[in-house]
Amino acid sequence: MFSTMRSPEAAPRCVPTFEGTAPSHCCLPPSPPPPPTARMFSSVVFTLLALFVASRVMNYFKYRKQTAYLPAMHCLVSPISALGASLPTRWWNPGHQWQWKWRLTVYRDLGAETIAAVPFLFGVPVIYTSSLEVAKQIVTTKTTAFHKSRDTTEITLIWGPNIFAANGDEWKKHKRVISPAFSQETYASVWENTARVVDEMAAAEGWAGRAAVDIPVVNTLTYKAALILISTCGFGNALSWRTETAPGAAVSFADALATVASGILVRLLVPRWAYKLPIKKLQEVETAYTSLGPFMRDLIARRRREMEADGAAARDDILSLMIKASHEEKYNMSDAELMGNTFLLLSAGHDTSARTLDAALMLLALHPEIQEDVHREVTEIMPTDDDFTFANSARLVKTRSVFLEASRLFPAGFMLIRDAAEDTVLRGAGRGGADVPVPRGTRVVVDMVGLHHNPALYPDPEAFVPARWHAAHENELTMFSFGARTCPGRRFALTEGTCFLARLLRRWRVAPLTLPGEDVEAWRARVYQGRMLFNFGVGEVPVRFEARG
Ligand code: HEM
Repeated sequence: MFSTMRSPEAAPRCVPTFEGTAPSHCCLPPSPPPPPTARMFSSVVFTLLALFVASRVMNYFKYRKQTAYLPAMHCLVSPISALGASLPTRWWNPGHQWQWKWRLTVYRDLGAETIAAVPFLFGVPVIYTSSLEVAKQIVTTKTTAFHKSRDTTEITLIWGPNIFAANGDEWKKHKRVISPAFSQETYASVWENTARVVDEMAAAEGWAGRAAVDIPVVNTLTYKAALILISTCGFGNALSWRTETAPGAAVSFADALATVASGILVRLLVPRWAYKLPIKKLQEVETAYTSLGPFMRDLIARRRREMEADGAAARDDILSLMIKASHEEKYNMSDAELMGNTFLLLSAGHDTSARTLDAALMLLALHPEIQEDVHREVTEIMPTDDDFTFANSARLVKTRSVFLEASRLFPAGFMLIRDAAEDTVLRGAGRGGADVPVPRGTRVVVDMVGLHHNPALYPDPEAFVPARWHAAHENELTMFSFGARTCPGRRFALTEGTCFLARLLRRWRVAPLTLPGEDVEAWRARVYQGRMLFNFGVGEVPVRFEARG
């Protein structure tokens, strides 16, 4: 009845040694060696790992040579890769915020205006420059040495080919079609409509008769104003301050565009199937992307019908010019190009201006003395509504300079990315002014944040000094890029920005909207933060508008 067998629990335990064999005193027989398949598996893994490490080391030296041994930021992942951009900015990973976070240190510490980012693990090396001379060589259209490659313009190509992504003859075609829309008549219309929109905004938001208005996120106002203006003056499609929603659409045009712009990184990184998951942010991005296409198609179709029906063919806004070109042989624009340019110009034409206005309002809130100066200028040059004219606007030098200085500190177009299309040379980009050979295929970037904080170009670069721009010639407005590929919307944005500030500041004083117990310095530390999305700018800016007596 009683078993003489010992239960397994009573058996002496074997403690495996570091090598994995049984100790010598163990009563059990030594464990058998791992089966051949397991041994094979571990040696395959080890060999692969060794090969990977060797390939990375070889790549590293190849990349150093490719970037001409320029002073380098060594990193695990290239900042211009989906992975690198999605990881936070740390000493081991520049991420997509390094241009802002390290704007005052990286070039200084490396002792050069042109540097390289050399990744160990993933991605390709990148040459960055904060030198104006080198930047001009990179973006010039005089040679074909540098071009925009598809992978860096992909995010703008979702709806079709466009001027921003194009190179060579294709770019010239887009430019020829679009350029006539940027005329004095357009700028006059931008001026009148901006003044109207500021007045409409104050009325619709119920500011009349109030001593102060708190705006927790001023960006909501600037985005809306800028979208109305590009839609009205650029596309001949008048939008009202009370947002229009197309019948059956899930979101408004403005919301769809804003979500598309802010969700671009998400869209690049997240696979298509994931949008079916119950994740709010992904669903918002998906809704915005699916709504924007029909919005734009509807805009184009309506204009086509109007142009066929009556004399609207005489209109020369961007959309009408592109539709006219779609019927011509010489500079024919396909339906895909029409959609691509519509998206590009709507986005580039409003997000950039809005982000610059956010920065301008934040900086004015921090600098009451400059604000008073601007107010004086506006009231002297434009004492009444009748004087508030486009013709008089050229004299608002101080007001325009505030917009320009905000754009210098927060340049909306923060990277000009090009690839070397052939073996070439960057003159004077190396140590001691040496030429830097750039092999075909090398990626080079004009770091617009670094360039606009370069103390050799802008002494005391962190200081807000609008007077830097008082006497500036149009060619010196570096925040809009340089040469033939300068931003075509430059004067559009300047007219809009100057008018918006002048119209608002003559009635209202802008001040920081602080949290309970927060002083202006703490407000500055909280709010003065660069944020890179589709474009670059400040994050959310909370302000108070105080009525002037
Ligand atoms: C403060 C406002 C703005 C800033 C700072 C700005 C800046 C820039 C920069 C730096 C570029 C060159 C990008 C590159 O080469 O990679 C650019 C290109 C462009 N911008 Fe602007 N922009 C502004 C407003 C506007 C507006 C209002 C419009 C349209 C109405 C516009 C339309 C464009 C277009 C179509 C391009 C592509 C031009 C080409 O590739 O030839 N921008 N902008």
